[in-house]
Amino acid sequence: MIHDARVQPLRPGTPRRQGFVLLWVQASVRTRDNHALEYAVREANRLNLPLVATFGLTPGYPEANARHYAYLLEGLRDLRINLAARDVPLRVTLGSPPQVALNAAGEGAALVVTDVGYTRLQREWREWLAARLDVPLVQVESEAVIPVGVVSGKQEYAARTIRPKIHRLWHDYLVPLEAHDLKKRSRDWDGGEDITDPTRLLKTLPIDHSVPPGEEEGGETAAHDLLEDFITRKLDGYDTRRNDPTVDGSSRLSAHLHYGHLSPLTAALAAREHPGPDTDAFLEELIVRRELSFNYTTYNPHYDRYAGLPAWARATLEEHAGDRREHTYTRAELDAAQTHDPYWNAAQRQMTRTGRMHNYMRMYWGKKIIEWTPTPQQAFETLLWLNNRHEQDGRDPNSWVGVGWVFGLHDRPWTRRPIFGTVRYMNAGGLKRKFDIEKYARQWAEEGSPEPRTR
Ligand SMILES: Cc1cc2nc3c(=O)[nH]c(=O)nc-3n(C[C@H](O)[C@H](O)[C@H](O)COP(=O)(O)OP(=O)(O)OC[C@H]3O[C@@H](n4cnc5c(N)ncnc54)[C@H](O)[C@@H]3O)c2cc1C
Repeated sequence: MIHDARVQPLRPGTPRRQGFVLLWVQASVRTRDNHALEYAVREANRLNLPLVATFGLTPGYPEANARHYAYLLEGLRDLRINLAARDVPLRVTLGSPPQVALNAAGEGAALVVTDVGYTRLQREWREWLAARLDVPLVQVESEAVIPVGVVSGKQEYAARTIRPKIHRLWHDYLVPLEAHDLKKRSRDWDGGEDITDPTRLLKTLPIDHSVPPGEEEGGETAAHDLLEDFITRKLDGYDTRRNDPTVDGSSRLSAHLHYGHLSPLTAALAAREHPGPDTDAFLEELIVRRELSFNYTTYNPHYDRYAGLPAWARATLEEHAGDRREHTYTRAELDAAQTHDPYWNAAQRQMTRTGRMHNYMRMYWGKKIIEWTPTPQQAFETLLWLNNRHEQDGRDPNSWVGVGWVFGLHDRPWTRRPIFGTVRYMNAGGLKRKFDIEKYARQWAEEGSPEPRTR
C-alpha cells in the first residue's frame, strides 16, 4: 500500500498519454520496498506506457570520495540487474543529476517520478527539475518509515518529543508494500555507463581517491544478506551487545540505509516478526532516532553548521572557549590517529581502515575533539570533516545530528565542567566501566589490525 501522504506533486499537471513514465532514481537505489518505484509502475500501467529509469552520476557530490563512490556504484550495479528483472531498464549517465533527468525526460516522458532525500542539495535538485520540466513531476517518500511532514511540522527538541508522535503513527505506516508487474515493456532505452564492474568504473572517475573503499560491500544484495544475518544471529541480545565495541553486536545497516540500498520498512517489518525488548530497542534506533535526524535536516536551515546547534549549547561552550586545553591537536594529527589517547586512536583507526566506527566510540571520539581543539566552532568543523571523510555512512542526516549531539543537540544541560560548560562530558572511566576497552585498543592497535578490503 502507498499511503497518499507519501506522494507529493512537485510539478502538478496531467501526464501525457504517450511516451514513457520516467523514474528518476536518486535516494532510493533499490527495488524492494521502494515506494517511488511501485508508484511509477502503477502509473505506467494506468497510462498503458512503459517505465524506464535514469540515474545521474555526478563526480562533484560534496565531500564524497572513492570510499563513498565505490559503495554507490555497487548499488547501481545491483539496481540495474534488479530493475531489469522487473522489465525496467536503467540508464546511468555522468553529469548533474537533475540535468540528466531533464535530458532523459526530453526524450518523451509522460510523467516523471522521483524519490525523496532530506538534505539541502537533494531538495534543490528536485526544485531545479520541477522548474524546468513541461510534464508533471511527483516525489514519493520511501526513505522514512513515516513521512517527515506527517510526523511533525517543526523542529523537534529531542527524541522524547518526537517519540510519541512516531509511535502514534507507525502502525499505519509499518505495512508491506505490494510489487506489481509492469504491463508494457520498453523497447529501447540505452543503458549509458557500463556499471557491471564498479571497481573499473571507479578508477576512471575524476574524484578524490585519497580514501580507499571501505570494508563492507554496497548494493541491495549485500544489504539483504546483512539484514538476514542481523535478524537471525544478532537481534536476540541486541540491546546489550550493541553497546560493546569489542563485539559485532549491532546491525551495521547504516550505510545501506544511507545509500537507499535497504528500505527502513523492510528492516522494521523483518524485526517485528520477532517481538520483544531487543526488537523495541532496534526500532527505537531505526525509526525514532533516524527519523529525528530527518526532522532536523528538514526544519533547521543551518543543520550542517555550528549555528544550527541549540542556543544554550553554543552559549555555554563559548563561555568556556578560553578554558585551558591540556592537549591540542591539528586536523592532520587527528586524522593520522596521533594523540596521547590509545582508545581514541583505536577508534580513529577502526574508522579510517574499515569505514565504520562503533556507535559507542563515536560518542567518546567526538567529545574528545571538543577537549583537544582551541574553539568549539573549530571542533565542530573538524569532527564533521573526519566523520564525512571516513565513515561509510557519512554525509547523512545522522552525520550532522550525531556530530551535533556531541555539542548538545537533542540533549539537555548537565553538570558544569571546564571546556564543555554544561554540555555532556565523557571520559575514559566510562569506557572502562562499560566494556573491555583494553581489548578494543588491542583490536585496533597500530600494527596488526585488519587492512581495508582491496577491490
Ligand atoms: C559523533 C557521531 C557521529 C555519527 N555519524 C553518523 C553518520 O555519519 N551516519 C550515520 O548513519 N550515523 C551516525 N551516527 C549515529 C550512529 O552512531 C550510527 O547510526 C550507528 O553506529 C550505525 O551502526 P548500526 O547500523 O550498526 O546501528 P544499529 O544499532 O544497528 O541501529 C540500526 C539503525 O538505526 C539508526 N541509528 C542507530 N543509532 C542512531 C543514532 N544514534 N542516531 C540516529 N540513527 C541511529 C541507523 O540508521 C542504524 O543503521 C553518529 C553518531 C555519533 C555520536
